[in-house]
Amino acid sequence: CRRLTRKPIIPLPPGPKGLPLLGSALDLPKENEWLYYSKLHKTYGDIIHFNVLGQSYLVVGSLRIASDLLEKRSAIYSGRIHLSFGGSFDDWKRSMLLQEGPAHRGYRRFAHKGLSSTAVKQYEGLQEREALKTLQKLLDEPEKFLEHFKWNTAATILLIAYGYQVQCYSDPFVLAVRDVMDRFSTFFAPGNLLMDYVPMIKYLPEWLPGMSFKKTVWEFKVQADKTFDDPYEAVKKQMAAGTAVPCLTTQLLEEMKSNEDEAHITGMTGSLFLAGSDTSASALSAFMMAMILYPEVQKKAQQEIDAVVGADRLPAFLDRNNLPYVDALVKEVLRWHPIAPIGFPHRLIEEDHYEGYRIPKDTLVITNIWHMARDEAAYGPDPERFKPERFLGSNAAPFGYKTAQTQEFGSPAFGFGRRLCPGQHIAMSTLFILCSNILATMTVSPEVGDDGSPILPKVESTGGVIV
Ligand code: HEM
Repeated sequence: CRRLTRKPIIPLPPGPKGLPLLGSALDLPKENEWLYYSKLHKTYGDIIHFNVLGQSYLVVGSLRIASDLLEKRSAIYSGRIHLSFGGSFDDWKRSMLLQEGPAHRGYRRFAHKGLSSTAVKQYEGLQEREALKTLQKLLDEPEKFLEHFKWNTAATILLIAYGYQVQCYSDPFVLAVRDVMDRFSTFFAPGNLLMDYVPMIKYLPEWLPGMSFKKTVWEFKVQADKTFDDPYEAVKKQMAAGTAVPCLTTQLLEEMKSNEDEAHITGMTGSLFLAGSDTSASALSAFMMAMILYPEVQKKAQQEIDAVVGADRLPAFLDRNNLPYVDALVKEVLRWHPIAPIGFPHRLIEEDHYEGYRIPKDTLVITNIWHMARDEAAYGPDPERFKPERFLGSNAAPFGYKTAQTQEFGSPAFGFGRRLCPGQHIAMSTLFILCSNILATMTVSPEVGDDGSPILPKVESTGGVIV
């Protein structure tokens, strides 16, 4: 009789069982996790569950499942990981990336004001001018291309958020954000989060062997606070003196209703500055790689620009709709080499059931964007090949399942649901204007060895959240 009334046990999604207590802790790689998860997808399918020291993880490897869970059920799949780093990080939640609940909604509302698809049109003139400066820098010192891209993206976001014009490479705001982002990318790799699973670590002093990371976390917080506060305080001073340049911060401060709003404004603009500086620069470096390895694609894009824009002026935003091959090329850069290959984990805030499986409350959901972007049913055969044609005419990928993201940008590179990247439109504009201007004025080619033969670069990624 008891057997008849007992609730059926709903299984967890398939996945590696790992060791007792440790779970899969020892299997997780420190770098290129997306390749490891892709291997697991081959064995277990597009939804994988495992645990690390009791923390439940779900890895999603298909657009369909990502849309079902992170878009259609976004009300419960939009939490974030609670980072503690052994207690050192508990009080630091200023970044939009880590915010949850009403504070997160406040940040997103403000971000939408400045970065929606309509709002970003006001920055097109500014982006065209910044692109010109970058072209000059590329001509002067081509080997430092990544530096020039980082300068461009940081300068653009500083102008948009704070009306601040960067003057030199050693600009204090740019140096500070560079430092924070370098630390951030290595910090948040899943392998480094293990310390949060050992509660006792919280009570150990930083001078003990093995505890030096606590000092590193503290230094990170000090630097990160500077990137949030310094440019913001500068704008406030300029407003008081009547010299402020109109920008997102001045707009939001003028509309501000309460003191709470002010914390949201600093948090949101600081988050844009942090998240907007290295990301598009990284995508631009993937563009350079693609142009070196696929000269026939480069030539085709240049022919399109020559035919549409001519040789007397540079491509501008008014040409965007008439350059479908360049548009497809930019989408292919984000598909071919997603710069955030596993996004940033979403936290499930209550238990859920999906396709006969139980997904426990507080599961961290990892989106294997890299794997989704290699789905042949969506993007056609030979996914490692750089091929803008995937996004052209009746072939416009994804052929299979469409998420809100893939309908607009072709690939899931900007993430999902309520955590979708708020900088997506500005990033697409940056990529369009820089890629089209570079293609119109120069040819990207490989280094040449002493014997005159080209030295082709290997397609490899650095580790971290943004690669
Ligand atoms: C090619 C460029 C970029 C790519 C591929 C990219 C990708 C992403 C991804 C995958 C996420 C996580 C989404 C999720 O959790 O589902 C994200 C979040 C975020 N991105 Fe971007 N991003 C780019 C550029 C930018 C820019 C230029 C900005 C700012 C102007 C920006 C601001 C942010 C912020 C603030 C978040 C956190 C959103 C939240 O948690 O609510 N990103 N981005």
